[in-house]
Amino acid sequence: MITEQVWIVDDDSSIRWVLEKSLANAHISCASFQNANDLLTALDHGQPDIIISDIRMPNIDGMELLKTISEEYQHIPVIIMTAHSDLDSAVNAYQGGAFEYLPKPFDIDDAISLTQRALAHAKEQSAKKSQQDNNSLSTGLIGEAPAMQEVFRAIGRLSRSSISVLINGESGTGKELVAHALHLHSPRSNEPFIPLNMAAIPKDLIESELFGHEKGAFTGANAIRHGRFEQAHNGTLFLDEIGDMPLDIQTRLLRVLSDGQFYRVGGHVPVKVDVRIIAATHQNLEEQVKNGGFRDDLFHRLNVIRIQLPSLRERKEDIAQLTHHFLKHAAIELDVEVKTVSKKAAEHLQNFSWPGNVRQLENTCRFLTVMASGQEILLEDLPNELTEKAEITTEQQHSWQSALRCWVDKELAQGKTAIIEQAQYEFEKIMLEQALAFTQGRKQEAAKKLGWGRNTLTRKLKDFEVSE
Ligand SMILES: Nc1ncnc2c1ncn2[C@@H]1O[C@H](COP(=O)(O)OP(=O)(O)OP(=O)(O)O)[C@@H](O)[C@H]1O
Repeated sequence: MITEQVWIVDDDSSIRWVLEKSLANAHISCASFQNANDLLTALDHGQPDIIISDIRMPNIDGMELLKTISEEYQHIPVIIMTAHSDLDSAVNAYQGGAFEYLPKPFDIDDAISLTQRALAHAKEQSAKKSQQDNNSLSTGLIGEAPAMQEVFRAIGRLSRSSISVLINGESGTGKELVAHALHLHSPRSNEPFIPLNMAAIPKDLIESELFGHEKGAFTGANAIRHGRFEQAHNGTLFLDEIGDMPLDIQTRLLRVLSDGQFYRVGGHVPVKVDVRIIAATHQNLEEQVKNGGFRDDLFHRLNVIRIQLPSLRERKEDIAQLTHHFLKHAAIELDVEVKTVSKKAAEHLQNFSWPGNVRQLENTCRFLTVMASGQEILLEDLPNELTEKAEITTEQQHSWQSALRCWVDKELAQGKTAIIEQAQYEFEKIMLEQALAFTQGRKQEAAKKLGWGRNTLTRKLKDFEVSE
């Protein structure tokens, strides 16, 4: 029985020799094999904490070995060694479940530190195993679509880190669910996950909500209050709708992130915290930075890793599964039998544009569980907002009015305000550009075609910065 912590497999004896020596120097016990077959046989009698494997080997190669390990010994992390020319294989290695890859030729120190990290990870994993069995994939995230698979991969890749993540996506796409999944699959999974929605709190309360307050800090502060930062200590603070955070709070947040401490409102003693920040927004933060609504330095601090969630209409292939999932949930919630969906109704759900994304589908399923009269959901059972929209799509598919309708729905679903202003700007700009193009730049003629006076046209040209 082989009891060494690290098993190395490589057909190149010099690589085995270098690794053996360096690991021994770092007081890490290891055993090496010249082919994957020998390693697999040894696995019948004992198990290492981690495996380091080459990719190109005769007979069973590294990828095949990785596949077997990830199927039968998922708990053993594998480090795959690859040459740069094999980058594709390396990317596949991640998808196949490898722990990390080590580009060849490697630096000894890098190899050792990677091995140490993998060993620490393996130890942590086994300590958490029983707890993880309960919540490992109980994140409830459904998604077969490639864009969702990408999200799951990101969650997997980030599972060892406490790095800041910025999640982008329309309202109802599952940003909070993904943030929670990131937390559950992180070294902080046993610590608190505290969500806070910036858009849902009145602006003047945000500060004390986040940082708490001392007794007597302001009228009505009758007792000391621990803010969300303190509650999230050692865990994760999920800041939803971060784009709505007032500028002065952004400044405070930035300071906590760099100092690791803050003062409660009205307090003089610093409170130390270790909090991972996951932020989310449906807005374009880069735009906000440009127009001064969001601090550039805070943006860069939060935007270390970006996860983009697809809208539901961009992952139509998931609609059927999600529908079934939500119908089942609603049935349990309401203690009734699960409804099925007729072919026509299913087609309709599939083709709908879902401006409110997964949340809207979830609500629709709840509605249908209560309102549909039969066991099977028919087209007629679907709520009006779904069918009216569909009529527009089929009847006026190519009209600009229907495109405008969709745009309005989308903006409203994303919680935007004052949208007429933006629409009007775009509308007039497009009219002007097209008229100028039609008259080959003759302004007076364009003004006439549009029904504007010459002065109006000149003013608009300036407003829109249209090149003449
Ligand atoms: N992939 C998914 N699988 C299963 N349920 C999902 C999925 N995505 C979202 N949901 C469900 O849809 C609802 C909305 O998700 P969530 O609150 O995470 O969205 P959000 O993007 O944070 O929305 P908002 O920006 O409006 O806060 C939740 O009930 C969530 O459980």
